[in-house]
Amino acid sequence: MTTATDRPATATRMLSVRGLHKVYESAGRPTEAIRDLTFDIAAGEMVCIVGPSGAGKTTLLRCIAGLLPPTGGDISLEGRPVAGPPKGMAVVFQDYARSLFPWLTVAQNVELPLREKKLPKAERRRLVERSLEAVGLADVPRSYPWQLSGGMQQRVAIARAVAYEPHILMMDEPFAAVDAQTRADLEDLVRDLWHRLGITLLFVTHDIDEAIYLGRRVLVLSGRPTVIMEDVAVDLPDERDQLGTRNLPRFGELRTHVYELVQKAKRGHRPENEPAAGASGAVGKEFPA
Ligand SMILES: Nc1ncnc2c1ncn2[C@@H]1O[C@H](COP(=O)(O)OP(=O)(O)OP(=O)(O)O)[C@@H](O)[C@H]1O
Repeated sequence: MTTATDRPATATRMLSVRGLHKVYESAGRPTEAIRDLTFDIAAGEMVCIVGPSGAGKTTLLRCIAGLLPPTGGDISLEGRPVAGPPKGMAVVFQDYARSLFPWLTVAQNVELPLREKKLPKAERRRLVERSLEAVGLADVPRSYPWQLSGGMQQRVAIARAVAYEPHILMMDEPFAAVDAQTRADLEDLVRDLWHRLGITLLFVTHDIDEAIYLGRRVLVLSGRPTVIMEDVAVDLPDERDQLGTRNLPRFGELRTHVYELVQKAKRGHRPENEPAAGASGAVGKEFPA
């Protein structure tokens, strides 16, 4: 039986989250957003996170990105504790319109973090050209973001993250604001980049189908205060395509399983209150090799 916790012993650990706890204090009232999250992500993995609204997905990403101090627990990236924005990380947010600078061209937007990295001009130009090429925007470097469609703007944001050559790329509901067809194209773009660049990817989404289509694992979160409901192994073939993969019987089984977990989470079920259910990720039968 394939389970999400069956990691190859040799896999290098990229991200380690141990006992993460986060309580917000606002107007003297504490809000316990995250109770206890513990998981690892190996180098080169693609992991998706789903959970009910308000489960603390953005809070988790912000803690990992060093933008928010945890109340308790430890986060380390490539073996080093995260105490501020780590160097080898890039983040793509949902709101591309606010993450791009409207007064800068596409190429200048992509180049900006490379300037902050203090890379020489020739190297910056090479990385900008290569990443725009990779996202299919090689022909619009001198356009301004507001001259592009929403999907194209999100491609610029992805190109900017990729040009930075991160070891880990985190995406927080990056396709929530684009139409369904563009979304499918961007999903395939992300999988293609992940394959070609060998980066580690952590992807937050509300869309269960998207999580299964993209991920090798899906971490399903409980409602607040958050713990992990289940770490689901996506034992689908690595070659994926929008029609074939989504029509596989195994895709349907995984979708049903994750959907039921999220529904249970919404109804307030928590793993600590459930009878022991066997190994995490033990979803139906194993996919035939
Ligand atoms: N700055 C803050 N101050 C107080 N409470 C906060 C703050 N930010 C988030 N919260 C609370 O923490 C909980 C988790 O919020 P978070 O935005 O991380 O959830 P989410 O899973 O990303 O939500 P969604 O799926 O709706 O985007 C929510 O109850 C939210 O109201």
